Amino acid sequence: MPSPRVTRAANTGSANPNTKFEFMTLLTNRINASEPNSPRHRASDSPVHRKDSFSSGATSSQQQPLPEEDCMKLNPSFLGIAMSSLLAVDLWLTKKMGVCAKDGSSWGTARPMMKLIEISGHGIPWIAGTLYCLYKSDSSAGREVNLNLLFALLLDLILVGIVKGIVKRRRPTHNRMDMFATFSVDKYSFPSGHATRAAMVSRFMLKHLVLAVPVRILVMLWAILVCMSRVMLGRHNVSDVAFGFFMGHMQYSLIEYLWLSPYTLPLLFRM
Ligand SMILES: CC(C)=CCC/C(C)=C/CC/C(C)=C/CC/C(C)=C/COP(=O)(O)O
Repeated sequence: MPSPRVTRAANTGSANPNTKFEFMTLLTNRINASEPNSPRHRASDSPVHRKDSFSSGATSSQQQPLPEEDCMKLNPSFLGIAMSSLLAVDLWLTKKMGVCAKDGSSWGTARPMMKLIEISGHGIPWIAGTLYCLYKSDSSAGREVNLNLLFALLLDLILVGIVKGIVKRRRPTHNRMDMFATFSVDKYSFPSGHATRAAMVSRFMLKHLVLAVPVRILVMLWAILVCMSRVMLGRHNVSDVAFGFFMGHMQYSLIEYLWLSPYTLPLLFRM
């Protein structure tokens, strides 16, 4: 490799012509000797490249572009850099926000409260509650809404389980695995099942239940709290929760699309 001083001199054109010639000779020898069949070698053989590199003599070194392959090797792709940066921010934020991850953490005293919020977004109370409401509902509209909510909750369990099983992202290292009633895939963290459920159920309730404005606000606050508690308890990375929230919204749209109507329900029960 030429020294940086020689390279700079060659680029600025301020060194004597011999120095520039030596730099180009070194570069050319290295290309020719190392990878005779490489694209770089072939590029240097092409008439266009030869014209740029050599025929214009020592003065052409100022305009000489770097071979494209060198740029590719030295600089990772823009997408690669963007993804690594996002991941770094994600991990940094996750660590910073995990203030209830342990009893001795800065907000450790709020941990029992966060665990209550965690249970409020768990699958078991939601499925049990919906089954109870379905059993108790005495109108066809009530039965329809409850049955679709049950369908949504079960679909959520299946879809989250599939994505967790595919992605297999480990939970943050500062998480204590002391969660109530988990499946085997729940050792994985992407996406957050609580976040998908909170987003989906809150949208469902806002759309299908007649609620007073303060209750609607409470429902939204609950969904946000459930999502935040996942990161604060150290259960999830920020990106797991953000994607989970998005996925929950998509799941709700899917449920709206697949909505089980009073016309399809009798068919289901007859099967
Ligand atoms: C309640 C009744 C009558 C039936 C229950 C049906 C059943 C087996 C439901 C499973 C519920 C369950 C264990 C859900 C997992 C919830 C959980 C721990 C998700 C992980 O959330 P995350 O945010 O940490 O990804």
